[in-house]
Amino acid sequence: MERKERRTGPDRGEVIAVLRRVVAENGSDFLPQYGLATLCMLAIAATTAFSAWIMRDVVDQIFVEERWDALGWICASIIAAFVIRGFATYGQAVLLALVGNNIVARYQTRIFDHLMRLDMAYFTATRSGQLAAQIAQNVTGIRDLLNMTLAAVARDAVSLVGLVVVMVWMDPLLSLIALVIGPPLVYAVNYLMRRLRTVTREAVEVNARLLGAMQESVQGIAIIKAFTMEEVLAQKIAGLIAYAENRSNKIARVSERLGPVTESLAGFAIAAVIAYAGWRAAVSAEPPGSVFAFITALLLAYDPVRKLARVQVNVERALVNARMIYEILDLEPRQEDVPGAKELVVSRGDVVFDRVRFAYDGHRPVLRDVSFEARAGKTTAIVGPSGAGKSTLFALIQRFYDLDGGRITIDGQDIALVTKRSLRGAIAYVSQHPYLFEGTIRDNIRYGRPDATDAEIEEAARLANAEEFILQQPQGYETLVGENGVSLSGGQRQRLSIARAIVRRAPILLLDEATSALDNESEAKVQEALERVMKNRTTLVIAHRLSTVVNADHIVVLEDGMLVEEGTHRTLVKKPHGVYARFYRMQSQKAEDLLEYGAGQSLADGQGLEENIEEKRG
Ligand SMILES: Nc1ncnc2c1ncn2[C@@H]1O[C@H](COP(=O)(O)OP(=O)(O)OP(=O)(O)O)[C@@H](O)[C@H]1O
Repeated sequence: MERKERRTGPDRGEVIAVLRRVVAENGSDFLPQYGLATLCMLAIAATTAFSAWIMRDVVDQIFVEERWDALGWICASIIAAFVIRGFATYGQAVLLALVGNNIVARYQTRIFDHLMRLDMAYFTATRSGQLAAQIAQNVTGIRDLLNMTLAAVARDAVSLVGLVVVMVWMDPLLSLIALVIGPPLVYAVNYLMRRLRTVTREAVEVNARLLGAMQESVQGIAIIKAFTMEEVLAQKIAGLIAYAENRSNKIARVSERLGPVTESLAGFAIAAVIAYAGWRAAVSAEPPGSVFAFITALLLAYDPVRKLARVQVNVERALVNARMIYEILDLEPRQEDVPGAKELVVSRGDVVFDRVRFAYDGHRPVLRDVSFEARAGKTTAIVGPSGAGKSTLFALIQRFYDLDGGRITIDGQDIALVTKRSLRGAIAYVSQHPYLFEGTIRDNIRYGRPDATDAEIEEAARLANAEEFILQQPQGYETLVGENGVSLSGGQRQRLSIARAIVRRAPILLLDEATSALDNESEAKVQEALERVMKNRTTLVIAHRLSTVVNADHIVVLEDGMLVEEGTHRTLVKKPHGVYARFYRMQSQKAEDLLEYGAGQSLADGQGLEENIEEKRG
């Protein structure tokens, strides 16, 4: 399905559709709570209407007829009305808050689950900080939408109807005068709502960009400081801040325009009623109770009218938020399992690329008819210059993207036809930049396989040469790592990620060798750990070290998305004009030169493989 293009403002039909959807997806689960909240709101409406109604008896019976016996029941009923109103207000507020919080939690869960299902293409095209900020801003919109709509209908609209009934009952003619303000008010509200739609969306988007940019700046703080980018970034952020402030001011100015409109219209209505009632009192001898009750009802009606007008505006804003949430929830994951997909069964672990073609954008090919076999239990090294498509091969084996042509099989099973879960369960991936999640060292290793026992985790750490440094940490395996935890060195992180791969017990290993040089001792430990994990597994390694390539069982040379050579080190170096042989000669020469000048072992070991291939091409 094509992803929807962003539009600036929803039209009315769409707005109603979103509202319907929010109600359909949530309303029925909270019927008892909403029912009770509605009862509370009806009680508020009834007691409000009653307090206007009783004014006639207060004036006529107590002040005009001086019936002191009525004083008792009138006062008692006023107290009762206000006490009921107090409890009902409390009840509805608490009920709506509880339901609202639950709705927020439900949407957060839904969004997270959905994000986890979305394909890699979505995440490469989306900025993480911005996404998080947008979700945080919008998710409360859905809660507000339901609560505000309910409050508007059950409390304010019913209160208003009750008060209008009292007004008409007490004095139909005065009611007509007062209700004249209705049409201009409705017109003003509609006008403001239209203006608000676009500006609300802009405000959410700019705030998300701003928060996202701030988060990214914090994440990249080392680079910012190293390149003294502080000022440039501060200027960029200042621009966003100014725009966000401008949008918020615009929202305030537009939505607060409602205040003067409602206040002025109400002033006219009340003044007109008082003027006419005053004139009528002067020319007729009617008891004044009804007029007092009418004026009380009119004054009391002002509050629900004001709230109803405002709720329209606020609902409009909440709808924009809700719509943005649904834009995420409606994104179709592009790589669902095919219907009836089987579990991948790995018996040996042979991985075969068969005329694989792929382009990220559907046009510019990144891999062209790539065919090779990574044999079971053996190590296949993939070499090639930067941008040749090595990482893309890895992404495709894990089915992060679907192929444009050809197929990839594991033990004869097309990976496009098996479940993604079983496919990825058969693969352990050790990345060049090991990622540590917020949590303990033990948790981080356990992400390899959630049901791994503590003993298995410790065994994996030993095999990965990680145990020694883990035990030196303040809380050993329970030491917190990740953003706010203990900082680990590059080599230590790599060994933890190797332990994670060992715990996974997967028959296929994808290894993206680190390009950044570690010190010799750390390098040796990582290397030793890798050799252990590679043993008896089908290993595909994006090789950056000459020793890895030389020792590999099979070498695949990629260039510009094409497989240009393959074989073992022995066969490939024998082809005098071959790409690999030239690269190797150059690499060895370089290593010798470097040794002559006393350069470090890791460089002599073959760092800079890609650069050499690039040189060869040049
Ligand atoms: N997510 C993506 N969307 C679009 N194009 C991409 C994406 N990832 C990589 N590419 C492009 O695909 C080509 C191959 O990239 P790939 O990362 O596979 O190369 P590589 O050989 O692994 O390079 P390196 O060694 O520098 O990591 C490059 O031209 C790159 O610009």
